[in-house]
Amino acid sequence: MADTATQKPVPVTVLTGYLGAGKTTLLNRILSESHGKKYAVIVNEFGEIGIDNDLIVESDEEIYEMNNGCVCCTVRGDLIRVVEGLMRRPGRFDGIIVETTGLADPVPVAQTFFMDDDVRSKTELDAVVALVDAKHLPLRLKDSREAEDQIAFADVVVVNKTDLVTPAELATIEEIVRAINPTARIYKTTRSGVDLARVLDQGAFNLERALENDPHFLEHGHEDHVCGPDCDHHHHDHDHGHDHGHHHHDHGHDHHHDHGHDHHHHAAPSAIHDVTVKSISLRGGEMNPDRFFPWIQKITQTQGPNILRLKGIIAFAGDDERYVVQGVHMIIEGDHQRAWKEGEKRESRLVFIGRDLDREKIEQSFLACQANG
Ligand SMILES: Nc1nc2c(ncn2[C@@H]2O[C@H](COP(=O)(O)OP(=O)(O)OP(=O)(O)O)[C@@H](O)[C@H]2O)c(=O)[nH]1
Repeated sequence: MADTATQKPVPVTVLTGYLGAGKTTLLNRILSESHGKKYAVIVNEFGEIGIDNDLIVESDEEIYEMNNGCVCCTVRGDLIRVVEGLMRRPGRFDGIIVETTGLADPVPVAQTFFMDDDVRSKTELDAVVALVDAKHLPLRLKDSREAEDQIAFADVVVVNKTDLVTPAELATIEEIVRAINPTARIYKTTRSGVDLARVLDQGAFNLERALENDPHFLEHGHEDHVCGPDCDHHHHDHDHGHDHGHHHHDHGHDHHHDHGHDHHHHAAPSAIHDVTVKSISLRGGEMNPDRFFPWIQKITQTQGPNILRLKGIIAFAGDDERYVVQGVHMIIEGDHQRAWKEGEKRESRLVFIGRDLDREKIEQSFLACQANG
């Protein structure tokens, strides 16, 4: 029997990056490519109906889902429990990959691997890998501090979607990333096509740098951060003595970069906690493609700026295969994924994540695309 005390700590890779940056695309590559290693995957998603899990390729890996809530607080206990469960089976995994929601702050996720003694002794945070959407980064830096924090905290930054920008734009993006995070290794990719040897088993997480950024990094119960909008953090009775109304988000990202952006670090609290981002989860029956496609085109054209992310699995009447539709702002793509399985409910699910979205109107018009509607 394996002696757990002498087991090498299991490396943990944390995938971060804003909504739609390419995390799942990278995860799918990790799960599909033959590297002879076995990974346990932990995903945390935003939105009421679990779609992310359906977008991950089918593989032999074990996937643990943590729905509803952000890894940063309420789910942190879950994360510890899942990791502890995995650790009870030494030798089964070569590594653990945690995909965080695009709205999560990666700091508390990383902290988890230092907070709990048991987890700490058996795992080793290997690297925090941030995916960046090259096309939308400038926009993100204006409206979301999470996007910036994710880059600031990363050991490896993958600047993805280079196909959507010009070489000059890409060079600017790289400069911006460099200014936010002077030490990260940066790779430029399309379809998250980074060499996996540059992402996994890096031994890159730098505790010293984390402590430099945040002297309280290792302190238990340090939860002074901004949660994702689905997070019920505020409803909990934390006793760590700071006023949640002021989300001053002072976990130490005091990276003094001056790349000339309109930063909102310590601006008015309302600008910091992005409570304006909401998700709308829709469910319907089989859809008529002649109604659905014009509808989704129109909605992404007219509401595009407010749609941070959309993803869905659509059942088209008379179609044997599931159709996956995905979007970030006005860029939308869709493809057949796989055949519907025996006994699988042929329903259509669609999630919008964004600002100022009119749920009722969107829902009604979505349901009007149903084949029998
Ligand atoms: N044009 C282009 N699209 C890409 C690229 N990489 C990923 N995408 C597409 O961008 C969308 C989002 O990719 P995902 O990998 O699902 O992004 P994510 O970060 O996991 O998204 P969330 O889980 O919602 O935060 C999908 O439609 C991808 O097919 C790329 O390099 N270029």
